[in-house]
Amino acid sequence: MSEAVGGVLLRRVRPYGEAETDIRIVGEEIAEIGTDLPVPAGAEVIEGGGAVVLPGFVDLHTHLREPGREDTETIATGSAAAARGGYTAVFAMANTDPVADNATVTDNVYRTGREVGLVDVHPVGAVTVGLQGRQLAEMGMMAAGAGRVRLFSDDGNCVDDPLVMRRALEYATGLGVLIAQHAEEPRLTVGAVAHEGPTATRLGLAGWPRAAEESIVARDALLARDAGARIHICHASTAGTVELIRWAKAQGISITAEVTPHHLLLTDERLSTYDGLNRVNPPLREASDTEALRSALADGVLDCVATDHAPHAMQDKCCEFAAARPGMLGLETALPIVVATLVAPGLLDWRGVARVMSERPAAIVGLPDQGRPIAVGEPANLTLVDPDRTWEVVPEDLASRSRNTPYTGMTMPAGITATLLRGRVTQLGGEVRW
Ligand SMILES: NC(=O)N[C@@H](CC(=O)O)C(=O)O
Ligand SMILES: [Zn+2]
Repeated sequence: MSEAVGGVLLRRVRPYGEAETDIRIVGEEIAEIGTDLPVPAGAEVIEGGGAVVLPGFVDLHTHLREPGREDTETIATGSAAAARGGYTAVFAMANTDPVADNATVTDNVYRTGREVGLVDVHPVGAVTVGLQGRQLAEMGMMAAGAGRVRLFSDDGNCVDDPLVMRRALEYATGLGVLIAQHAEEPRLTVGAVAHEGPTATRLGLAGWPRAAEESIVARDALLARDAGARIHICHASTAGTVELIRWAKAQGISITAEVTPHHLLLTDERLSTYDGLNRVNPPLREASDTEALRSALADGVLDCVATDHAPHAMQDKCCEFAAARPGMLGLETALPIVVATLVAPGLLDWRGVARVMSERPAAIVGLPDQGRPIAVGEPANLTLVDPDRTWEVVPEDLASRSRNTPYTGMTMPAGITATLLRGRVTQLGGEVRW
């Protein structure tokens, strides 16, 4: 976990895609920014070649599967995938086995993440015991533990009982922590595997209506308003959710929302092959939804990108579509998809990418040392992006222990060339430095 003696010199990089400069890092901090800096004795020099440098990315929604399904991902392999994707902090969801509904589990996730040291792993605590939606978990104990849990979610499940959700919001407000809701009214999604629409009808797949998500988003906005609480919406997937969040924000309700790379890029038309790799919750929607999600991210109605990185064993994905487990990998392909869907069409510039990938997610959960400006004296949590490096997604090349990417064979329009966590190079050219 030690940084190179003499620090690191990033040569010819472009902060936020702007003018080329050098960045000198000493210890954990940015020590100097300027052109043609001399190479300090013993420093590692990284030739940027004009690469864009951004604050390290922060993912509010990662499934690391440890404890319980270490055959599909571990905190170590997931951290490596995160480093390769340009991330310096990830929030590890609570739907593990055992569930992270107590401080023993959340503290362990935190400690293991520290030992691995590639990315800051923040445990997410469950809102309810066993993700069952009935009894509130000991959120206070988890918040006060070594893992200092600041984000709580039953993700995978929705906290669907409105009274439980109301109590959870009140409790969270008292603790100064945030609840992230997987918005799904379960009585509208019984047996559902695909977006409810013409494609599902044609393919004979049971449909998941937009209203299953939107009704919970609307309800939770009102519950948060009445409790004076903050609420975060996981993986927003519909144009209607965008309109509800726009309305709630206009009312002064403290609501924030994330969108996944796959909901920005993919639509349910991909389901025609019945390939289980395309099954995900919430389901891939229609082009009118992806368009609304893209512009909402650009105009700030949606706050940030979160991967919902969801590793699964191939035997659980390569079966009949309806039997495939929902979820897809996301950490190593997130930035290129943001480039393809937002930067290339001119909806976001690199400052905007820094906002949705780093600054906003860090602010939402109140991380003091992430999402910071690239400036002297700031922690050196940095990501180098080569905007001209195209690469093809080959599942076997990914650092994740799982292979369930829907992007196999696709050409990605940008590459992450290096990641630094508090001055330590965690990956260079895709090579992870354990
Ligand atoms: N998104 C998914 O389809 N699956 C997630 C759970 C979740 O994020 O809802 C998983 O844990 O596999
Ligand atoms: Zn979810």
